[in-house]
Amino acid sequence: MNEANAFNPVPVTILTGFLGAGKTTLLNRILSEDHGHRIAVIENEFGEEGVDNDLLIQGEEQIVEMNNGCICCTVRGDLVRILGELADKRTAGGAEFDRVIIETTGLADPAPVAQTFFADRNIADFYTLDAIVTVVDAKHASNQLDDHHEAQEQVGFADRLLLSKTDLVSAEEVENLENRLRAMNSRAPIRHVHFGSCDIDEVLDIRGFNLQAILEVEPDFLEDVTHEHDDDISSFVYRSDRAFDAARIMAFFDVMVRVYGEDLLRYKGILQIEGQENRIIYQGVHMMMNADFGKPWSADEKRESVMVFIGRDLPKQAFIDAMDECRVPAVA
Ligand SMILES: Nc1nc2c(ncn2[C@@H]2O[C@H](COP(=O)(O)OP(=O)(O)OP(=O)(O)O)[C@@H](O)[C@H]2O)c(=O)[nH]1
Repeated sequence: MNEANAFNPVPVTILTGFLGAGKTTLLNRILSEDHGHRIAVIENEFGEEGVDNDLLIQGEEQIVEMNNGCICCTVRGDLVRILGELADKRTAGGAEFDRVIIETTGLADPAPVAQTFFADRNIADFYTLDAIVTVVDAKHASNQLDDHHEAQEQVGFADRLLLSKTDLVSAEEVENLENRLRAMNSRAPIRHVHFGSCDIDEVLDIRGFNLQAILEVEPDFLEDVTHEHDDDISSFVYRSDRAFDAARIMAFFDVMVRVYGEDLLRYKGILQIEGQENRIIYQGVHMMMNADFGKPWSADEKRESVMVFIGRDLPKQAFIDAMDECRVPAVA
């Protein structure tokens, strides 16, 4: 393995995109492909609880989770620390990776994350920012871009735009969206990705990040940016160790998306369903939801359902009470 230093730094890709755009799907695809790259992944999630680790296929890679806040504001110090620790481990021979992917939360502004690679001397010496790659959800992007400045920042800062879920919309909608994206960011080539499938060369080693170009668009880039999230968005977690009745919980989700679909930006979790030996992964964005089989529960582990909801003014207690009602009766 080459020694990383200022002349041979480790390339870093910032993978961003609004809530539910398809970042984890793409990352899973990359991690499961035989491309010869050794990748360390840093994962950040919005909300108090992370479920992405369970959604990510674990291989040989180094995967570090950051769950206690959003990477672009409260946990930037954590990012510097984690990058430093990974660098030390690699130098000491304890970690074999030749590149890093940082998956940000769907609400992250990529600018402060990118700044880390210029602001901190030790980080700047060891790593180089290869590119900001933004996944754009073809089904939901136009509303997200209208409503959320985070979605606009993610497009504006991208060195590459990957359009997901084009299977869910018409060719005309794709074309209109591409025109809008080009008007917002003419620097970034646009590619399509279908359930994370795309050429790895479109994501890694694209040497897309150009500080000069960014400074032209955003002269204050290297200043400390103050940054705020849309404050009407919040998250909460439901958890229970009692299994759900399949029919009842699915009926609840049906009603939930019909009534709250507009305000439900993202929901995802692992469910324990009675009579089911596998975890059920249930997730969605607005009204589009899907369920899938996850890993089987092992005999010695505590079975627990954990579900994260991110949305606008969601009635937390009503959701929790309704989900409680969908559980099988407690054993006396
Ligand atoms: N139809 C369709 N669905 C997709 C595609 N890519 C991803 N999805 C689905 O979109 C949902 C969200 O995908 P994720 O990869 O978890 O999205 P994410 O950006 O990691 O989500 P957060 O980290 O929660 O912001 C999942 O149900 C995926 O199966 C695609 O190309 N087409």
